[in-house]
Order: sequence, then C-alpha cells, then structure tokens
Amino acid sequence: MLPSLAPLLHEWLPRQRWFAGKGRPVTGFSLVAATEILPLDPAVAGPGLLHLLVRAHQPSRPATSHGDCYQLLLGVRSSLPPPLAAARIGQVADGPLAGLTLYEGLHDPRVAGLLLERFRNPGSLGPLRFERAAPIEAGLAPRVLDTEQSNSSLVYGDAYILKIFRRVFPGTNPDLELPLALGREGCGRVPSPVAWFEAATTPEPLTLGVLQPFLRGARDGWQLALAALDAGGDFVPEARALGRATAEVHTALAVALPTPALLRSQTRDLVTAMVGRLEAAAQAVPALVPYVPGLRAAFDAVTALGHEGRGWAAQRVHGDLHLGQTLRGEDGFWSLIDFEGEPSKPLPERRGPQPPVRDVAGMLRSFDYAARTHRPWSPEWAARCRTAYCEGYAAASGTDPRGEPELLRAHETDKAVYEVLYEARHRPDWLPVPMAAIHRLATATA
Ligand SMILES: Nc1ncnc2c1ncn2[C@@H]1O[C@H](COP(=O)(O)OP(=O)(O)O)[C@@H](O)[C@H]1O
Ligand SMILES: O=P(O)(O)O[C@H]1O[C@H](CO)[C@@H](O[C@H]2O[C@H](CO)[C@@H](O)[C@H](O)[C@H]2O)[C@H](O)[C@H]1O
Repeated sequence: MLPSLAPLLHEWLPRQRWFAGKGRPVTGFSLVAATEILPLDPAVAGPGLLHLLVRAHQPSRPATSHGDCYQLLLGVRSSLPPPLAAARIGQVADGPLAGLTLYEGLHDPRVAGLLLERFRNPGSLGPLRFERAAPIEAGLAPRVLDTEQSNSSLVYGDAYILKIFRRVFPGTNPDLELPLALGREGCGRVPSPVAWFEAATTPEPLTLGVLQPFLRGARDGWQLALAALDAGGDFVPEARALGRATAEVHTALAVALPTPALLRSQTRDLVTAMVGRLEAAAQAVPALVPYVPGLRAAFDAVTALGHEGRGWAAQRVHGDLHLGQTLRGEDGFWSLIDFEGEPSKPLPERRGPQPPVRDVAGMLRSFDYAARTHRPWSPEWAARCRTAYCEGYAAASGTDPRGEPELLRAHETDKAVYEVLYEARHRPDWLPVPMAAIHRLATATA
C-alpha cells in the first residue's frame, strides 16, 4: 500500500511543523508498521483510519543512517465533508485506495472519538498495544490543540489531553516513563498518565501516545512571564514557586529512579560531549566561532574540578525545562509538562542520568529569554527571577544550585549553545537572544 501513498506523503510530510528533517530532501519511505484501526467500509459514509509508522529516508542526514520514523494517523474517505477540507492530504491515484481521499485523521472528530474508545477498552490491535491506568470518561468532544508544538495533541472535553508523538524511537519515551514514575511517587506536580499506547516492535517497543488529565484554565509560564513584563510587574514570587516545583520534581525523581554519582570519567565524558556540541554548533553557525575559546573555558573549569576528585550527583531530569514547559493552574499551583527532553538528542542520551542542575540552567536561560524578547530589555528583571528561582529551589531541596558555580555555568553555556543552533534552524529572527547570552557567558569569569 505504501507505494501508492508515497507521492502524497512526499508533498505533505516535509511541510508538517513536526517534521524534523526540514531542508533535506526525502528520497523515499519504508514501512515500519501499518494497522487499519478502522477499516474503510464503502457502504457506510464514515471514515477509515490507517495507522502508519513510516521511515523517511534522507541520505544527506549523517546521524541517522536509517532515517527518522514518523507516526501517521491517516483518515480515508470517499469524499471530505467541508469542515475537514483543511485536513486534506490528497487523492490516492492507484493501489487499493485508488480514488479515495487521504487526510490528517486527528482533525476528524469521529477518528479522535474512536481513539478515546480504544483507550477506554485497552488491548492489542495488530502491533498496537493500548494500556489504561484509570477509568476514562466516554463521549467527550475532541478538539485539536491549536499551538506550536513538536508533536500533535488532542483535547477531549477539557478533561484529557492526548499527545501523539510524531517522531518515534525504540524505547519508552521519557514523557511516559517519568510522569508514570512521579505518579507512583505521589508527586502532584506532573499530570499523571491515564492511558497510553505503543507499538510492540522489537527489540524495544515504541511509545506512540499518552493521555493525561487536562489542566483546565492553566496558563504557561512563558505567557505569564511576558504578561508580567508587559505590565511592568514583578515575577519574583512566581519564579520562586517555579524553583520549588522543580525541586519537588527532582526530589521525587531521585526517590523513584536510580541516582548514580558520576564517576570522574563520566564527568569527563559529559564535558567532552558539551565541547563536541559547541564545535558542531560553531560549524553550523559561524557567528559562534569567535566565542569558542571563552565558552570552552566554562567546560574546562568542570574538568579541572573533576580531576580534583569530585563526583557529581546525577539522576533522571526533565532535560528541556523552560518556561513554556510549566503550567500555572487557576489556583496558582505550578505543574511541569513535556518530559521528552531535547528532541534533537538520541533517546538513550535523553534517558541517561544527568546532574539536576541541567534543568535549573534551562530555567535560568528562560528568564533571560523572556527579558530579552521584551522591549525595553530588562536585565534586572531576569536577574531577580534567576535569584528567586534558585532560592525557591534551595528552600525546597536543601541544595542551592549556585553552590556548584562551575557546573551551573557549564550547563548554562551548553544550553545557550543548543539554543543558538535551535534558533538558527527554526527561528533565525530569534538568534540574537541566545547570542547575547553567548557573549555574556564567553566573557564571564567562573
Ligand atoms: N496536562 C495539560 N493540561 C493543559 N495543557 C497542556 C497539558 N499538557 C500540555 N498542554 C498544552 O499543550 C502544549 C503542548 O504540549 P507539549 O507536551 O509541550 O507538546 P510538544 O512536546 O509537542 O511540544 C503545551 O504548551 C501546553 O500549552
Ligand atoms: O518546547 P519544545 O520541547 O518544542 O522546546 C524547543 O522549543 C522551544 C521554543 O518553543 C525552545 O525554547 C527556547 O525558547 C523559549 C521561548 O520560546 C525559551 O523560553 C526557552 O528558554 C528557550 O530555550 C527549546 O529550547 C526547544 O528545545
């Protein structure tokens, strides 16, 4: 069946927000798995639903010789009703679906409703395995979340949110693994998965989607920080509360999952990886080149300490924490979401234990981002938030992240380097934001 769909996918897939291989040609597709979740019955006017895992071949991509694997939920109908016109992918020219219209299934309420029913009645369907941790309400109206995101999400009646992972990897996705572990630990800072589904591929299953409680009326920390800046208002109490929330999540993760101290050789590996990322980023973004020696000094400072025999505490962390990954409920309670880690890193790396200061560094960068994107620029606003966040973290965990300044600076530097690459690839207009931090970090003394 795939050959007959390939011409349509060639056109459609690279244009999707979640397609990770932008800018490099797709030379072909191979099928990883295909499941008819809902067989098309021409006698009934309703849709068919085809679940596909396809590998997109992009030979110019050196890191992934086999190409990235994407999850597609394709609706099939003989004709599309007007509300689904925007979801149209195209008409199939040949093969078993010849003449039928292919469309993005998640936009079809009947398809979305069917998925919820699958979660309500878990079990296997071909290679797909649906699991449920709690009872689920029936008949909730679905809507596609209308936001910039790396995956696709559906909200059901403001009760649940279903995240469909788009680029999928062998192994349990940390966005399922960590919220489940935190739920078991009784940590209320992270919405606990209600249901999920995976593909039973070998040697490891692929996590495909997670259903969680929807935090109705919640606003994310990025919007709130910008609103505070617009109003000339303070964000210090919120930053302190965010520090507390992060510390509580770290404490629970440290109880739930292993906490190996990094050996000296592992500290060296960690620093070597940071240096490698810096060099790769400088090749891709020439504006970084003059700063490389100054930035390297931040990494070398950690290696020097390692040689004196200090081993760093490590544990599972969020991995890509920033203001946009925090939600404040109507009652003022902060939650953390999206534990996938940095999407560009290989899954085994994202699932490895890391110093918790990695997340702290991410949030410190985020206060800087908010202050920098706002006019007039307010460095004092960011500095106050950064201090309050560390104070909140220290009060809740007993460990002040500023107590190991070399490690904090190295992680902040690593994050700023990541951001330079991220912005160069995705939002070139934003590049000056991390570049300003690069300038500061390269010229600061530890
Ligand atoms: N449990 C939740 N309750 C309310 N809104 C949520 C919840 N989880 C995610 N969201 C919203 O969905 C958006 C996308 O979720 P996220 O997990 O960050 O997806 P992605 O990994 O695709 O970027 C978030 O920015 C947030 O606004
Ligand atoms: O939320 P994602 O997992 O998709 O994270 C990626 O995109 C983020 C931007 O949406 C990016 O975050 C950077 O910009 C934010 C403001 O938009 C800022 O708050 C963050 O501090 C900054 O890193 C993130 O790095 C990237 O992985």
